[in-house]
Formats: sequence, structure tokens, C-alpha cells
Amino acid sequence: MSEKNNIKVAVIDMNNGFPNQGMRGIQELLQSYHKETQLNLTYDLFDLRQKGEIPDTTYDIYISSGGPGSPFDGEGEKWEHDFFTLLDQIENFNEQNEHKKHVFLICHSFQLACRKYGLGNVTRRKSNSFGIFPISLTESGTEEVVFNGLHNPFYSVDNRDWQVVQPDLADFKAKGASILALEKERPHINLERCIMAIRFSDEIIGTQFHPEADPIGMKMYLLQDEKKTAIIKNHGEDKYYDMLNSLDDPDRITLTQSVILPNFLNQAIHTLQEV
Ligand SMILES: NC(=O)CC[C@H](N)C(=O)O
Repeated sequence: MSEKNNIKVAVIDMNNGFPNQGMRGIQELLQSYHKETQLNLTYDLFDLRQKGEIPDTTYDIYISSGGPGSPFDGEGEKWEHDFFTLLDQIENFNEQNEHKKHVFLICHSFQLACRKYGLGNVTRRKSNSFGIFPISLTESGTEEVVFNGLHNPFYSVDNRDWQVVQPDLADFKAKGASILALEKERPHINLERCIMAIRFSDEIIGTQFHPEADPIGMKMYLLQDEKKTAIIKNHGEDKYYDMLNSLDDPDRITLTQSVILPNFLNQAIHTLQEV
């Protein structure tokens, strides 16, 4: 067994310069993971949409963030081309090497990957979805190592105007991808439940929700008048206060935050160190 003594993580910032809680969330997770495991792990940030920064292929692990706007905004743009090329390079590398590179795609990055791989249809929602919602694991989701430790349903933060729907399951299978989680059931609403997580390949996984979200960031959002009014309008006052109170519940978003990205890092680092 060969031990890699420095694990390099690239964090791709898709926020296009907009204020967000995601980059803080991802960095804090990496810092606490580093502290807890005592592994020699370092990370670099790449401001892709705003500054055109793209990591090279010397990193072991890639985490790509959420971000604002339409997931079609980058069509034909250099930054999107660079992002898709990087995913191709990682796949090529993995085909030829035993120490595989792993990728985690969050929200906006997840939608871009669905476009790239032609999985489902990326469409605009009727209205914005913002809040803490239950998410259902599919059968593949209950067997997913990265989700090991979650309840079914589990709770996570949603913050988006777009969605991935209408999967062609035969096509998913042919491409080696599987749906891991679906939007909460809304029995009284006649709308398709969107896809909340996909395993794109053995090394690439993505979520529509925000596994990096923490109670601090979420509380800040929930207390904003605009968000409060929107949640009460869409879901009622009880749901709003339930979301706010759930921030202290260790079984809700804190569980999701403590399970998914750490499991992903464990898996990615484990495969780097075995062979
Ligand atoms: N938080 C996000 O990454 C949102 C993704 C995308 N911009 C949307 O609105 O759906």
C-alpha cells in the first residue's frame, strides 16, 4: 500500500462573485475534516465564472460549488468549456490510473453536469425553491456509501430556480449513472418530483441540494425579511417556524452536513491510499 502524503483538493467557485454561504461552508468542512483526521490535506480555490480560473489535473479531489443564475448562461463560454474539459480530463485520468480522482458537484455544478452528460432535462421551476426540505433516498440512494448515515427522508437546504426532471432511466443505466435522491413528495401538487442527487460514475457524484449548508448560514438567510415572506407565502407560517427551529436539531441539516461531504472525502482518500 502506498500512502499519499499530501492530499490536494480543488474547490471550484461557481458563485460568479455573488455573496454566498456555500464557499464558507465547503472551506469550513475541509478545515474541520483536516483537523479531525490529521491528514495532510490542502485546498486551493478557483473562481471559475468570475475570473476564469480552472484547476489543472494535479488535484486528487474536486468540489464544485453552487451558484446563481441560469445553468444555461455559460453555453458557448470559455469557462463552461474549461469546466466540461476538466471533467473529461478527470475521466480519462481515471480510466488510465489506479489512484482515482473524485469529484463532488453541488447545485449549479450538478445542473451543469446533467446538461453535459445529457441526463434528464434541466428546466426552470415555476417558482424559486428556498428552505429546509425533506429529501427521499431512492433504492440506489440507500445503498450509496456517501449517503451512509442519513435517514430516509433526510433534511437539506434547497436554494434554486432550476431543476432536473424527466430522466430516461434506460439512458441513465447505459451511461452508468444512477438517481440517488428525489424531491419531497407533494401529493396535492401535480408536478414531477425533481432529481436531488445523481451518481454520475464511480468517481463523480452530485447533489441538487446543499450538503455544505450549516445552521449559521441558514439562520442568516431565514431571518431575512424577503426569505421569511417567501417561505410563509409558499409553505405557511408553521413550516417557516419549523425550519427555523429545526436548525438546532442534530438530526436535520447538521446531520446532512456531517455525513455527506466527510463520507465523500473518506471514500476519495481511501481509494487514493489503497492499491
Ligand atoms: N444554489 C444554486 O446553485 C442554484 C443553482 C441554479 N442557479 C438555480 O437557480 O437553480
